[in-house]
Amino acid sequence: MVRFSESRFHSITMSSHDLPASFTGTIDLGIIGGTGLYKLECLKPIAVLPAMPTPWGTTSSPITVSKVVGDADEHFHVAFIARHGLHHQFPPSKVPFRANVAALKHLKCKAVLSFSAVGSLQQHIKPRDFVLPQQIIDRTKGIRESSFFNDIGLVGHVAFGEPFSKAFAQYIHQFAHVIDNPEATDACELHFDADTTVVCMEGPQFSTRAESKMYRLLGGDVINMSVLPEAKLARECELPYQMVCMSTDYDAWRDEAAPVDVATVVGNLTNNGRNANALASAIITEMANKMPDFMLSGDGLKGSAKGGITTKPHALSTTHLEQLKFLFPEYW
Ligand SMILES: CSC[C@H]1O[C@H](OP(=O)(O)O)[C@H](O)[C@@H]1O
Ligand SMILES: Nc1ncnc2[nH]cnc12
Repeated sequence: MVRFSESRFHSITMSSHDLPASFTGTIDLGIIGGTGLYKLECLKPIAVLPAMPTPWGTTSSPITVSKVVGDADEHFHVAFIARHGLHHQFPPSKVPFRANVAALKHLKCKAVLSFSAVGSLQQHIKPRDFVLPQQIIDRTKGIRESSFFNDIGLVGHVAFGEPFSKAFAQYIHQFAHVIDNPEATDACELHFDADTTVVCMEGPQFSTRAESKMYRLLGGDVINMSVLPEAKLARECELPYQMVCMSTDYDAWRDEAAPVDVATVVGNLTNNGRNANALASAIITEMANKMPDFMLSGDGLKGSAKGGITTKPHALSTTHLEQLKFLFPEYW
């Protein structure tokens, strides 16, 4: 049996970047970068952990551990994973979501900030605007493993009525002014309210016009292929989670315009990447200055997964106990 003990992550070898391949300090924030976002300029890498094996497979990329540029104390650390791999080799249905989230939890991140390129389902959300969704509509097709607790012998149910961290979204929203679109007269906006909804489709093909119109009728504001199961898994790990959605296109609902294609998405990635860097820099610099309450307190999620596991403790197998220990050494 493969064992996932601490020691296998702590051997001192050097990575291909001449940075240590292990890290023994504390990690505060986990970041999952999406399409077009493979690193952040405000981070100064200090270690590159090779793609991490977990009980649910291996992460989609090495995990870059960084300090924050300009943080004199150098005490705040960030772990960064590229969702689709460093070469964008994992299509949305095949991203090892469980390994990615499990690794960030195992590293003891206190929250996860995720970035995603999305289509807009609303006229007022322009390409290049950013959105902090607070709700999700699931249009994936059941082919993604979406739980850590869904085996015969390990049953768990966690609340998901409010799938994102409102406190985290509010924290991010204070930096709305840093995003910008120099090529347009209309200001770039960071949209955020309690009902803002992201639709998660399976892909990899984009939606038909009929589907796109249906998502608008359902209340969708933006659409991507990545927020699920990522958000569910973060919740199962008791990790405060917020996705920053970066609009790249108007999807397919506008009859007068051509439906979305990759060229349209790519055309907006440069500006979105610049804004993601500006926003992340503002957020992380402030976090390093003073850790926000939702990270210190756990945002009301502490104990929720433990309480949600309904299988009797004496009935848990060694394998399931090992999996639980990987995520929650404090409980099991
Ligand atoms: C290249 S457009 C479709 C692709 O972009 C988004 O990826 P990510 O969320 O990782 O930025 C979307 O979810 C799709 O996977
Ligand atoms: N229109 C769209 N549909 C799904 N995922 C997307 N990512 C970026 N644009 C998208």
